[in-house]
Amino acid sequence: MAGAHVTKVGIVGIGFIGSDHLHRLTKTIANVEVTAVCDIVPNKAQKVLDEQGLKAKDYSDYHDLINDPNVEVVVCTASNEAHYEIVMAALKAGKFTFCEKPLALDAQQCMDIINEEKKLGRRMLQVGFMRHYAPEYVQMKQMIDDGVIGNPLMVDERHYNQTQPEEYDTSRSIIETAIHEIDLDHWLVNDDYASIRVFAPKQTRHAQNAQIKDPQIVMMETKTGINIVIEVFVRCQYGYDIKCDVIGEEGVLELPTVPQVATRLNAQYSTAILTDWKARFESAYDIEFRDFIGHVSQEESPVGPSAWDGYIAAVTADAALKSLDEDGEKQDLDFPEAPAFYAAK
Ligand SMILES: NC(=O)C1=CN([C@@H]2O[C@H](COP(=O)(O)OP(=O)(O)OC[C@H]3O[C@@H](n4cnc5c(N)ncnc54)[C@H](O)[C@@H]3O)[C@@H](O)[C@H]2O)C=CC1
Ligand SMILES: O=C1[C@@H](O)[C@H](O)[C@@H](O)[C@H](O)[C@H]1O
Repeated sequence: MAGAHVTKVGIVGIGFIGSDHLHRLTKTIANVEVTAVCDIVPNKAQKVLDEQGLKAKDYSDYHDLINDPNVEVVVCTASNEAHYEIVMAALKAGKFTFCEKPLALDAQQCMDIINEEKKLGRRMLQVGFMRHYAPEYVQMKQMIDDGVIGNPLMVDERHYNQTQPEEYDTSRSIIETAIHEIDLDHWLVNDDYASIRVFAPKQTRHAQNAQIKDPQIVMMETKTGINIVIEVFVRCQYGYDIKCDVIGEEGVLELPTVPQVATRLNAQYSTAILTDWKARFESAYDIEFRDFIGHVSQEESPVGPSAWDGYIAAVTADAALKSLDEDGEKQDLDFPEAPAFYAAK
């Protein structure tokens, strides 16, 4: 009997998550070979290969990686501003592509990507909105769908990072951080957004310059009137903290955190708080890649978050940034039906 097909993957952008996905794809996900890597910073990718004890072709230009016949699938984990050009090139080359969120910098770029993907006649792209795979969110959604708490009325969320560097500016809190909730919430409560407003309350002294707005409060209302509030605070200092309560007519669903051993010591009872997304969503990333590779290795279209999901999130994020610019002015939102090309199968 012939062995399972080994899928040949090339990864573009070997920074924090690129290194993490490199490790995942070579050590955790079965039947994958990472045949090539690329980072725009000289020697960065090779250093990570050496640290992880791996061998792969190390390209300095992502075009060469994409055009390598030994790369069947392109994984884009480069910085946000490079996603558009890398994804467009990968699709033009007709390769299955996984792109970390956000799909691109704005809705127009996402629409260009959609048009490029449509030329291929079927879905070839998945976006890294991994929370759809997190067992705790999947369970919450199932309970909402089953009517366990009655109709959802409000969603109360927190997205806190311990710290971010100075270049992590105001817009990144929306397009890189809040984008997770923006993408997730309409799926969770089965409703489209009708409006969004974002404002900056009292600011942290830990922001590296006065232009940075941190924290921010994002408020969304859905077509049926569900109110969603997301506190986005990317320099909270104390840890990585994700909260999601869905308040319904009959009860509340509360997102669990990753269990940590509790310590009773010196008249104190304490549990640790995680400090980054790697450990907090580790199982979600693993399940996400098993699903993505499982499909594309069979030459099937991926079924996870699509370019259309990336587009809906980008339209909402564009409006969020406009609101922030206009001191929290409400921005109305209206979305077209998903094209048949992206309809859930
Ligand atoms: N799904 C999730 O939870 C997470 C998603 N991300 C996303 O992953 C992406 C990368 O984030 P990080 O790893 O934190 O950033 P990073 O800055 O650590 O890594 C990005 C890497 O891309 C490289 N790069 C930039 N332009 C390039 C180009 N044209 N060609 C080749 N390499 C290029 C940079 O040199 C850098 O090494 C971002 O889009 C971010 O939003 C990041 C962390 C978690
Ligand atoms: O996607 C991620 C990062 O890019 C982003 O910078 C963080 O704020 C998020 O918590 C993390 O999940």
